[in-house]
Amino acid sequence: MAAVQQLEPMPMLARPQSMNGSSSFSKDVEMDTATTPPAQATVPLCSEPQRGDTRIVVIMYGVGEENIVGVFAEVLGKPSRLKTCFGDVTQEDQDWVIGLAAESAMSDIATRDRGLVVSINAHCTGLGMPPDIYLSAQCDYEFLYTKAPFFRRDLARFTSHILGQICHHPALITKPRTFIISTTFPDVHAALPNIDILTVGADAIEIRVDLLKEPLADGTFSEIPSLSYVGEQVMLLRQRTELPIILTTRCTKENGRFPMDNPGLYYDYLYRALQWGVEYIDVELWLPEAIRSKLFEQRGNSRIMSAFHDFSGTFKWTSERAESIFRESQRYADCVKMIAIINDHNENFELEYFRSKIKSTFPDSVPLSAVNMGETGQFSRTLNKFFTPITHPLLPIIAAPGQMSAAEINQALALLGQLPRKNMYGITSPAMRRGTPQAPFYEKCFNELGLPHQFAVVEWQPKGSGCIGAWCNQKSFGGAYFNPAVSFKSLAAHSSFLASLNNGTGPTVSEAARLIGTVDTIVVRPSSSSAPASEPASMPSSPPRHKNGESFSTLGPAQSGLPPNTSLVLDNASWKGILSTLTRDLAPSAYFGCAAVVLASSAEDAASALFALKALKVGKVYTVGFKTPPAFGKDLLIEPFTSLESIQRARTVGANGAAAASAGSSPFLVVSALGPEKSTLVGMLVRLFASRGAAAAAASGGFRKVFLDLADRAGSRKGDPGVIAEQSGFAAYGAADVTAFTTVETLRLLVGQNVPYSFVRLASGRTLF
Ligand SMILES: O=C1C[C@@](O)(C(=O)O)C[C@@H](O)[C@@H]1O
Repeated sequence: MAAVQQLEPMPMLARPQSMNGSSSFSKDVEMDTATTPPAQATVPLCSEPQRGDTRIVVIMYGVGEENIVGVFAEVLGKPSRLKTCFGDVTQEDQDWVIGLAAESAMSDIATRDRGLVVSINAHCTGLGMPPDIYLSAQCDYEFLYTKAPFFRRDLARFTSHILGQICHHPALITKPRTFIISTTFPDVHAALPNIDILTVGADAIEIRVDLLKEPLADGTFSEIPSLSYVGEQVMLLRQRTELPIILTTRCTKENGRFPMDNPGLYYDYLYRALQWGVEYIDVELWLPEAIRSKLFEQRGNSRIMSAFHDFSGTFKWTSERAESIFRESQRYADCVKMIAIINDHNENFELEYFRSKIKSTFPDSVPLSAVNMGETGQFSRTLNKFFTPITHPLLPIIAAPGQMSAAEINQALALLGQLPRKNMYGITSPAMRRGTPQAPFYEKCFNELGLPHQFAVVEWQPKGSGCIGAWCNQKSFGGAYFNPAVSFKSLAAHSSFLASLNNGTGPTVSEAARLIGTVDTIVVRPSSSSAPASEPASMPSSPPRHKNGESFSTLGPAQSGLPPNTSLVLDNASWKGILSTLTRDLAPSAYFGCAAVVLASSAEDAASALFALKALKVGKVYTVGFKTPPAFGKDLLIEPFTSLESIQRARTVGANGAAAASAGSSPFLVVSALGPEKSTLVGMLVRLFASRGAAAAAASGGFRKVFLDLADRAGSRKGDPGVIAEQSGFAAYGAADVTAFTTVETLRLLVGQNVPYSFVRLASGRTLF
């Protein structure tokens, strides 16, 4: 038994032309339907990739910077070519990324066909700041970058966002609780060394532009930071964090430093932030309607947070005015923020009444983030659920009186009985347990987040004290992950407790876990609201005692059973880990329609990767070593390699059956789930699918194909297919990347908290930066 780990007439940003939704996955899984549990689609925590804006991407580049065009093209998965001016770009360039020298693009950028092209001014800050002001004003978007180091991840994120391929907002508004870290640095450089730890628990990061201090040559600071300085600061921040950025220009009347005599100034900064691809801009309600509506119209794939602060001390949540402020705010916003100074603790309850009234009066309205300031208002900061602004001890100052950290809010919630202590488990096999000392990592996360939960690594046994029922069927069960993942059929077969759920039909299983066939996470959820609280559909009110589940876990007795108002969802987080790894340095469109090879010794080993490839709308999958479950065949074109001839054909034929688009060998992506003992075979196939020679690479626009190795190769790099892949011109990713991204997803599922990928890597002993 495992030991317990105790834890305490301005230019317009055109809207995307097409925003096609992705088709949902088939539910037709190859399994015994009699034992198929009810499927419940889980809330998407990271929205699935979309096709987004399909206009021709035109990159304007500075002197000597034409290489950036190829990098954009590679990130988007398209070839590139250079032209002279916008007038030269035609429908025939649809599948290309076009580069125009900034100098010559100026001639006709103002008269470009905005329905045909999306124009991006790519400016290397090393060439001097600001970029050409005419191009900045005229372009749709502006990408500021540094050459050394160059952050491809930043470029992938920028393009995925502006083209609408990845959008965070839908997932954020459905997450039960979200936090925004309000940074207050005069210079973002100071934040960078601690950014991983600063952002633990945050779902978005706010840059307070009015608090930035731009040094001047005479040793003083400019009254307000220039656009040029702000641009570089935003670039720096985005290079180092995956979090959506909220850009704020807080005015002097609302506890900020931006002067109020010229509202046009706010427009200039906020519009430029949209061009920089910032995910959210904070637009104060006092700004003239013309400015607010214009920004709303021009926001493209960014989102607007309307902001209202009242420091007078006379604001009343119960007043008519409060409601009319909300009504006005939501007109030009995707979310509304209302914040006031109060004098009496009871006003926190008035705010709660206001919150519920808004919900019932405007049921379809945008989400509201509303808190009170000062110590008296702190209670409201624990009750607000959407985008609660937080601070961190490592920040130089708090952004507003009474601000609390994520840890303080969680501790307060725990004290108030709103965040009860739960027992969480890492359920593992003896072999994996030795290899992955996960308990200290979870301990670190829970500590950092001020969560009261306890965590233990335990070993799964089909019967007795190590059986699933022993861990799950307890009052304070808070969820578990499995490492390695287990087949849910075998889970259900071995656990009379799981089989008894949902009135004997078995546990609820997410769509991903159902299709993939394996479970790596058990999530505890409140029962669906449709079920009466006293009579939950999923759980008998007094759980039956199971002959092999009556045991004590290492975290306490299991006798009390799951509370009646909760249900268990069996889920799979690993496919999201694969998806995040593949889209870290490339936009999703790099994979749309491409051909991939998946190597595995069983369908079970390949399934998470196949699910991720479906989400990425891959065109064709060649398989080696396993038989694909029929359900995957519905949305993916699958072809098993049966002979050398079939491999040879795949090397020369594109995903759609036409001759491969480039002289390089199709397919574009190779994913291997084969163990270290099959390294030689994997290495051989990787070589086979490498782009053939410099000429081929040049013809394919210098494309780097992608290799993902899902095998854990603990230490030994001998015969490592990842190394062979890199030598053969692939961008290679390994199990450590997938594990870290999967852990991020697991933490979101288990404790609803966002822990950055870089923190996970850091905590496991490796830094990425
Ligand atoms: O609007 C807000 C909320 C805030 O004022 C607070 O009260 O926590 C802090 C600001 O940085 C942020 O822009």
